[in-house]
Amino acid sequence: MSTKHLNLAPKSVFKRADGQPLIIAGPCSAESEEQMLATARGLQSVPEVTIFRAGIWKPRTRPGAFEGIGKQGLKWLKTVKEETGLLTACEVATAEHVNDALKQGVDILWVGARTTVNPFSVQEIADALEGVDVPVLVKNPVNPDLQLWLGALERLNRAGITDLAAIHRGFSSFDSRPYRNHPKWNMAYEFKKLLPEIPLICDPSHIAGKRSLLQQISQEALNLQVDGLMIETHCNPDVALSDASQQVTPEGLAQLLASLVVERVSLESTQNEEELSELRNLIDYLDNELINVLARRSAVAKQIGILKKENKMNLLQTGRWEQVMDLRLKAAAREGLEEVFVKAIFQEIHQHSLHVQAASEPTKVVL
Ligand SMILES: C=C(O[C@@H]1C=C(C(=O)O)C=C[C@H]1O)C(=O)O
Repeated sequence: MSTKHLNLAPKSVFKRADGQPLIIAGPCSAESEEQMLATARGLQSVPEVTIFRAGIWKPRTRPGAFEGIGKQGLKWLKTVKEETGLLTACEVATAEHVNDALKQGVDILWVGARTTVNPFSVQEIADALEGVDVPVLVKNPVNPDLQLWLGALERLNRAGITDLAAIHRGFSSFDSRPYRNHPKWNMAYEFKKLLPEIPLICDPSHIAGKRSLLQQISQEALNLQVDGLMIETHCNPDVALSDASQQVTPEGLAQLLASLVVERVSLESTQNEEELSELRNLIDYLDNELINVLARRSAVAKQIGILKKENKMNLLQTGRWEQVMDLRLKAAAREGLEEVFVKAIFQEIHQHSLHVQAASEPTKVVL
């Protein structure tokens, strides 16, 4: 998979000429003209912000929640642009949204995560954009599927959209704690590796789901050298009609941005090259130890599987498994290791144990 077949504009609105991260900010939802203008005016004192975002139509998980102000919000976006000079952006999910947004002069459109999953919807948007010159951002699909993400970018590109970027907003999962949407940083990493020409913007607000995690997630994204951040910002977040707990004030955004470190120099070029190389040798040694231990554990699980089979026992033993997890998490806590990290690893290990045990059963039917 590569983007060589994509026809991309040589210059992108999503890549800053000075190499600094692009900052997109604005409320989760447009609620009123006052709220939009108060937020936009606040953002005028945050010079890093160049694009103002606002949701006009909101796809909500459950019915009954605020589903967006609709078309009239587009007029407010126009006023924001006239008053502040900021570029404006909103989400589109249907051909009608595209036509309405373009009619009101919205500068940038984005395709949401729930739309990216559906090729019919993406195609409808692409068809509505045929012959239009507008930059478009594509959020990752809710499920971690790079092909689906790329497919949406391809559909838009075939319709003639050449200024494209992607937004990493995390992935839905049954247990994504402490996040709202699990970042699965390896997906962002793979995206950058496979599609290096497409700017990647991180959306820490939807990954975090709460203000307290925004700084850490933004920094982790910058460490991955993303091209920008999209951060939900509201003049009065606590009374926001959607996503109240994850939005920050313009002042909060300024503080957050000031706290972030943008590193663009490769470590190899520093004076500590020798020290770095020694430490990497140590990592190589420890990783080999880990592999050895995993292989030995796997062999023991297989032996247990054979015993179970001889005794007609279930492979999954929930009592034992809960005890294993509990003991490992306690041990990890004593070592100062993060619970989410260790839990995820042991969940994988457990799945693998069950897989190895199932594979050790000689009763397989060959089809
Ligand atoms: C290895 C076993 O089988 C399964 C795998 C476990 C593990 O990998 O620790 C624990 C419980 C079982 O669900 C076992 O029963 O002990």
